[in-house]
Amino acid sequence: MNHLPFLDLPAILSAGGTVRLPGSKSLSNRILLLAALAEGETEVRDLLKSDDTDRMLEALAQLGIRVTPAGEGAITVHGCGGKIPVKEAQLFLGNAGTAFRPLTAALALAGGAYHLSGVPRMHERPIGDLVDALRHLGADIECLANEGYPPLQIRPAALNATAATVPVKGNVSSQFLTGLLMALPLLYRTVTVEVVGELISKPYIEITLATMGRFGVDVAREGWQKFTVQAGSRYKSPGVIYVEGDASSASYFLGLGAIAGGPVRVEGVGADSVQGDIRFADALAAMGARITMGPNWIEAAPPLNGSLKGIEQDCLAIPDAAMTLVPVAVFAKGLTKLTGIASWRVKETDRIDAMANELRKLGGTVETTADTLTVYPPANLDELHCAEIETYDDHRIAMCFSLMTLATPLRILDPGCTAKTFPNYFDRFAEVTTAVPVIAIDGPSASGKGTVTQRVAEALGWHYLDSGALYRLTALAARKAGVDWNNEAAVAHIAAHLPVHFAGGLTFLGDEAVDDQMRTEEMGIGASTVGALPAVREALLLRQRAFRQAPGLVADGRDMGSVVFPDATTKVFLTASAAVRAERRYKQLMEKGFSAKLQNILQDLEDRDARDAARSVAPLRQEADAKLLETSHLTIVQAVNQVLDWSGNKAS
Ligand SMILES: Nc1ncnc2c1ncn2[C@@H]1O[C@H](COP(=O)(O)OP(=O)(O)OP(=O)(O)O)[C@@H](O)[C@H]1O
Ligand SMILES: Nc1ccn([C@@H]2O[C@H](COP(=O)(O)O)[C@@H](O)[C@H]2O)c(=O)n1
Repeated sequence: MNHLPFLDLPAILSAGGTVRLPGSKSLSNRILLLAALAEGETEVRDLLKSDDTDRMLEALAQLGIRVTPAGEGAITVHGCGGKIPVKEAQLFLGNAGTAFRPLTAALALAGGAYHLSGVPRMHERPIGDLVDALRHLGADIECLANEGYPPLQIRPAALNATAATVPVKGNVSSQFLTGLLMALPLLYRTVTVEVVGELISKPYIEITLATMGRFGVDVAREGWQKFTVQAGSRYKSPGVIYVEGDASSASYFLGLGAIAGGPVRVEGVGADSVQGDIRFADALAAMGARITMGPNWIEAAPPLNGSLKGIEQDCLAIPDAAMTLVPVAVFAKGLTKLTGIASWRVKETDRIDAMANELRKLGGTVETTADTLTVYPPANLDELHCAEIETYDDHRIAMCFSLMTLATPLRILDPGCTAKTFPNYFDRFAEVTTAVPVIAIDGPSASGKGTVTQRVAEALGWHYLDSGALYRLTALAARKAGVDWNNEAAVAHIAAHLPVHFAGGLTFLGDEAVDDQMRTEEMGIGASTVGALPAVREALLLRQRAFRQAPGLVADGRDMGSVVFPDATTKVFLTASAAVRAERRYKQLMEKGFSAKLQNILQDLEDRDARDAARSVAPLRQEADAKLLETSHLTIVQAVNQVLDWSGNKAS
């Protein structure tokens, strides 16, 4: 999964079931750092295994903190009692804000020389407010490229022994306050942090204070303005500590439960959670979703009557989970306006722009300002269409857009980006969703696939895909453009940009109805020539998958069951003897008023089938999981009934 360039998600019909959540990223990285700074050994259970926790673990290892396996996925962190063993290190922290900010604070007070860097996006994410606060305490920190941004060089410094208070701004990221608070016990004296101006994402500070409390440090606070760490505060191992499930990751499944039938239950977070993002469930409830909660689980289902309704939601307290309201809002009645989301602009990517751009690609209507995003749901979900979703190396964009499959199939680019917090996300997603069913009918030329496929689709009231038409259209468009059928790059470009649409039973290339032109035997040969080119097949893949719309799809071609819809619910290999097929094609051409010679048709069919079967990509063959339908002695009706029977679906 991690290295796939894309993942095509089918449209889904519904969602329901239970998901066990991975550990919380916020808790995992806080616990790892505090366990490292504590006296004694801490056994950490249910730790999140992800890119961001890997960055933290790698950094701790470089700093001389021993971490050993403790069985069943648990680890033991051998704490250093506040004395970081390694005094000089170069740390690469990827795009992990929950590692970068707290480590900056802890290392700035640790008396060593540390170089901290990340991926290019991390170097665009501000850290100036934290650096200023640490400098106020006497830390020596240099911003190596741009003032206020990573990479950073920390040098040993005589810390200001008298500063009793330290100001920090909290309106860009609450991680600055978190980092500062977690580092202050390293000073061994009383220091009060004074928050200047507004503090965003307050629930994350609750997580910080609760986690520090588990490690024996109680922070005295006056509202959200002043936080005092007393002299003598020292981190002590709690012995064993469990990481709660990730409440932000829960949002995708709860959102799914609210829009797609449900109920969907998440296990690992619930009413007893310390994570503020469980309040996402309140936003869903405000939209009309039915939410139920136990101490360690939450369940979501759509309203009993009617649909979700749009809301205006202040997202300051749930910045990460709030992103999931964007796809949910598409399925509500009335607009949804998200406010208080300025912080989205300095996250893994500019999330306001990213969410808006990608939703627009699907046909959605979105308005944005500096700190708001408004979703206008379509009057009809059919207005939404398949597209490629850019994920900007941002796990949450990838996960959010999976919910849009309730309206349309889509392609997620770089799906491995979910590894930041939820490495197996798409597997869990598939487990709780029911994809739109597909009947795949493959076979050689003139076997009757198209006829049978069309009739099965009509009988079921499902969509129909004649994939051969796309190859024929590509060959025709190349011919019209004067491009040689063997020029792979040029033909693939044509295939990727085919201006095709279907209307009134006709096929249009641009403005021209081209049914007769593309149905000639010459274009059959052209189709099989361009169809042997891997880049052309790749270019037509998503276009074919886009046909997979509710309530179902019947698709005919050569590789429907093997490549395009490998998860098809029914796979049929439909054939007939070459002589019978040539006879059928001959009659078909005669009925349309074309002239043809039976012998030539037989020869063309055999040549075409041989070429289709011999090609290296998606060759024509009966796959092991496809049922053979030999129609030489069957009527069309018999063939149709057999397919319906195999599919287990009744004609509507
Ligand atoms: N079982 C059958 N008995 C008699 N005629 C049939 C049968 N199935 C299909 N036909 C006829 O055979 C002709 C060819 O069928 P069709 O165009 O559906 O084949 P195809 O496999 O889709 O061909 P191609 O691969 O070239 O698109 C049509 O005129 C159709 O009516
Ligand atoms: N899935 C498919 C469908 C078709 N082709 C190629 O196109 C040719 C024309 O197809 P018809 O079904 O319209 O006859 C066919 O001979 C194949 O070469 C394909 O490769 N994959």
